[in-house]
Amino acid sequence: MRAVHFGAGNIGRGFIGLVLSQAGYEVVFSDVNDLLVERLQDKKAYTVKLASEGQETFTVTNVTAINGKVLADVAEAVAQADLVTTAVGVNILKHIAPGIAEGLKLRMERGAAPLHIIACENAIGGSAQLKEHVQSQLSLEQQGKLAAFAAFPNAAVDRIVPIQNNEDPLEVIVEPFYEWVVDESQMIPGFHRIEGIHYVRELEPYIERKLFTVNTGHCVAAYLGYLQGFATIQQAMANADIAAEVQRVMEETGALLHLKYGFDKSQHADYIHKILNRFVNPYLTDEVTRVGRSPIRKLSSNDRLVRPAMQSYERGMFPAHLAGGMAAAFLFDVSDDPDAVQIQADLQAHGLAQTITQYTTIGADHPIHEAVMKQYELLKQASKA
Ligand SMILES: NC(=O)c1ccc[n+]([C@@H]2O[C@H](COP(=O)([O-])OP(=O)(O)OC[C@H]3O[C@@H](n4cnc5c(N)ncnc54)[C@H](O)[C@@H]3O)[C@@H](O)[C@H]2O)c1
Ligand SMILES: O=P(O)(O)OC[C@@H](O)[C@@H](O)[C@H](O)[C@H](O)CO
Repeated sequence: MRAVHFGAGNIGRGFIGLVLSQAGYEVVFSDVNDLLVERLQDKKAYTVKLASEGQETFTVTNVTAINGKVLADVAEAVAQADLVTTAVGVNILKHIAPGIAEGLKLRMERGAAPLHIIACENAIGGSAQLKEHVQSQLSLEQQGKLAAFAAFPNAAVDRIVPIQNNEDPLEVIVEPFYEWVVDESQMIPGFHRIEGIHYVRELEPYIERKLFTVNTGHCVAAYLGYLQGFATIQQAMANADIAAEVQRVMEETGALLHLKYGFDKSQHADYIHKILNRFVNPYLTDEVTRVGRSPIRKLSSNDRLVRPAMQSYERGMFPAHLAGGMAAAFLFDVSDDPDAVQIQADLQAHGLAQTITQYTTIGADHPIHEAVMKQYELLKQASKA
């Protein structure tokens, strides 16, 4: 069995590659980082170390890589794959779609078996988004055949993998916790169940619970931490005010998740408690610039701040802490983050009110917009003090 995994980065090597290799797959990474590709081709193995007292270490074997810039190689790898997974970033999915589409065309010509393609990104409907990009590369006739040749089940993945600074560039240090949930209702016959994946018939509660708790809390820790001059999430969470605000924002989304899906309150409180402990793991060093990265994506209407805020408001709750998180995101002024640079340029050019609407789609007359404006000014003053 061979899996082609797009993105040999932190989550690709530290989570998906590890699980697939342990499940008996040969893992072929496709990446555009030449050094990473050459190193994987040369070593055919790498190490994953747990960020815990025992530092348990796994050697991931039976791996190799192809260069994602060579379309013909990507297409051939997809044509020969038994499974395709991705962890490249949701905004990169459109760039890997042409190679996947070419591979699927080869499979159609060759009458190959149906292929499952699972996007493991932090996004609602990541695989569905990838499917749309792939479809746009196919003729109408090929689009008509697609359902018989490929399925794109959505997924939720959870494991904190910081940016790595190890001597061995292939080694990855990861937190012990992991969760990989896949929507089995979107699968077609021929899928081999993989140990380590939790299959569910309805993914939305899982992806929203994960994105609105882990990722909402995480980005609030990052944005508030950044404003107070902390370099890492661990340092930010050691500040009692930031830790309390992170907990409050998770409780705010928790109230929504309880109303929307009926999650048990005490079980959800345990879930939050565990996540807060994961954020303070002393064996991890996770930079606020990684966790806050791509604020345009994080401020978009379907992501971890605006989506739960609007859903809470629609259900009669006022998401004051999510509004504070959005305000802090607009103050994330990191010069090597292109999204942050763009937001700061728009704030300068168009002012706060228009920029909030531009990125969040929340109209200027909406009470949440007003709350973001107020919180922005308060946070700005406090960060100058
Ligand atoms: N790191 C985490 O804690 C974590 C946890 C859960 C989910 N995720 C999600 O996983 C995805 C990847 O995150 P990451 O932290 O591993 O990022 P990363 O930057 O470490 O890895 C992304 C990899 O994709 C590669 N890439 C970029 N363009 C490509 C292309 N066209 N073809 C093939 N490869 C390409 C990059 O070179 C890089 O190696 C994101 O969607 C992220 O939200 C991350
Ligand atoms: O990857 P992003 O940019 O969507 O979010 C940053 C972090 O919150 C994220 O990578 C978490 O570490 C991860 O989602 C934990 O499962």
